[in-house]
Amino acid sequence: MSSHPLPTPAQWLRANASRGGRWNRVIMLAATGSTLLLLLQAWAIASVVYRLAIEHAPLSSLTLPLIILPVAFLGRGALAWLRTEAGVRCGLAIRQSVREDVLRRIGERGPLWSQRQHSAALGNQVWDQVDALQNYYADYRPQMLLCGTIPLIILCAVLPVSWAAALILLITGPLIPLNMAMIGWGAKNLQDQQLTETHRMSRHFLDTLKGMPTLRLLGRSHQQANEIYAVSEGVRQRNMKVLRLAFLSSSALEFFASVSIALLATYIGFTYLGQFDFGTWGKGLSLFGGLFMLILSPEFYQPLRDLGVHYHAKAEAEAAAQVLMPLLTEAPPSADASTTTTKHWAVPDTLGITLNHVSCRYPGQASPALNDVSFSVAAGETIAVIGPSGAGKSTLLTTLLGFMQPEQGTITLHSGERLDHLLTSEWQHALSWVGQHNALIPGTLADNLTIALPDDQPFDEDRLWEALDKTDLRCWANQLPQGLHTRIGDGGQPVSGGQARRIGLARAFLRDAPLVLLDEPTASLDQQSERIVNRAIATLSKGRTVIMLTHRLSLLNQADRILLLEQGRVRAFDTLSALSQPHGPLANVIDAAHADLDTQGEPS
Ligand SMILES: Nc1ncnc2c1ncn2[C@@H]1O[C@H](COP(=O)(O)OP(=O)(O)OP(=O)(O)O)[C@@H](O)[C@H]1O
Repeated sequence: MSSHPLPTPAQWLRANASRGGRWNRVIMLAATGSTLLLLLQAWAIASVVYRLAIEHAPLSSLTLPLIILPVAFLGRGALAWLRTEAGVRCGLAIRQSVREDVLRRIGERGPLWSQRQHSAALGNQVWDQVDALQNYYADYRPQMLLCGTIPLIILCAVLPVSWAAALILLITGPLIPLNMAMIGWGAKNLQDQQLTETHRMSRHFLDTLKGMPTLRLLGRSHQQANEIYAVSEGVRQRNMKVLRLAFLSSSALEFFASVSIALLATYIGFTYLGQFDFGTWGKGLSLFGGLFMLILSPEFYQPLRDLGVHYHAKAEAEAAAQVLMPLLTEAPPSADASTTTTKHWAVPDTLGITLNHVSCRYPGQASPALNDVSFSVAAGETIAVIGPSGAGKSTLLTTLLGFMQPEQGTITLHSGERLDHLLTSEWQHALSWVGQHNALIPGTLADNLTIALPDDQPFDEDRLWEALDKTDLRCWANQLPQGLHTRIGDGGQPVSGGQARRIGLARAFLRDAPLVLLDEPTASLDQQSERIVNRAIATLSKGRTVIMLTHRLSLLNQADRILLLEQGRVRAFDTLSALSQPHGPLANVIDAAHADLDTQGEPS
């Protein structure tokens, strides 16, 4: 668990800029090159005008500035393109890298954690929030860096001509970022409100979409349409407020920049009129010098004005960083605390496991979710884990899956290894996991089965059919238009909840791991599907160690022993008949479980 305080969003965004790699340097080089070409361009224009107007020089003597002019013009165009392109690629590289991290962190937290998250919120983190970083890295951050370099280069070019003009630039320049910062403070609040409202709308919309059949049946779809209208109206109003402020801030920026340029022009004009006689190092101001400075002055303020244009990208990225940071910077409870003393652990054929005074705590929680839990499961034994909601059942499974490390106690295999001495990835080779919602990957039935096979095992159609036999899926698979090679799930043949559950079990057969972990494998199935799944579990448990969370009586009957958890502690660990003894300390709990199973069969 990390004890470091979370960085601020701005710090986090800065720290992640290095993910853009060489594109950051390309942006800086292109912008600096463009500024140097601008100096050349200003020099060429001022020279041409001065020599034609004052010295009446023939055109033939102006070859150099006349060549430099179009070259500088085209060069600046090319460098502007390069800068934009590098900005986009920099943003893309950073987004890709952050997105990979987000997905890795979600993976590290395990399937039980993901199931508890709101799918809209997870999707929003993976896509929308990461995408919101694009404009910050592509536009705002490069612009921020250029605000430091371009005005400085221009200032250095103006200073030898007139220190007074350089002073005007130096004093008026900071007015623009100052004004921006003042507006930015107000904008941040509005942006935060707008983002919260947008997230609320996306969650609300997804929930309504999911519940649409139920709402239609209850005749409530009309009411929901009104609610969606109200939520989107809230988003519209917030958007308009942010836009109003954005327009106001850009007008204010233009105003300050125009006033500053006018100030410089006034100084130059009065110097020409002889009213001012200072600030030119005693040399006076030539037409060349005045023109040179006037051409450069808008460019002095331009980076600061552009920064104002991109200011909303900063607010957007900081709000996104606030959502992403907890996931990316807090160590997941699953952090691999392995001391990895065992290299290339060979998965054993059978596996017994002992938990010795194990306590697990979620980050930031006062009380542990598992508290001094000790029990031992023999190789080949089937254990059912029961307990009221919040008892720690899922936490136990998450810990056994290797997605959470105990803060105290040890988990030891009967072959002698300690779990924290194994690499999590190696330990997970010894496991099969079947949850309530088995994810179907986009692809064929065969694709969906073979993902369970270890990497070194070749595709073997007979093995797939064998697994389908054991889960009573052969008939269904035979009826599919292209059999095993039929696309299933999204965009393919529909798969019922029961079939998806059996595909999960077929994967467990194919994986052939010695330890099988099941999370409510029969929850929300009809009786027929439940019978089929129970049969498959009975076959699966032969020769394997099975630990399953369940409240179904039929599955409790299949278990050798039952582990009853309460408030993170082991309350009892015995056979069903022993626990069900009348007057026994757990008789009431078991009776309640019986009633629960027989009536609704839903997990607590
Ligand atoms: N991600 C989490 N962060 C903080 N606390 C958590 C988290 N997940 C679970 N908890 C807490 O840990 C304790 C054990 O939760 P757990 O999910 O293991 O219980 P459970 O027996 O599986 O409950 P249920 O049957 O309702 O799923 C509870 O007090 C719960 O609030």
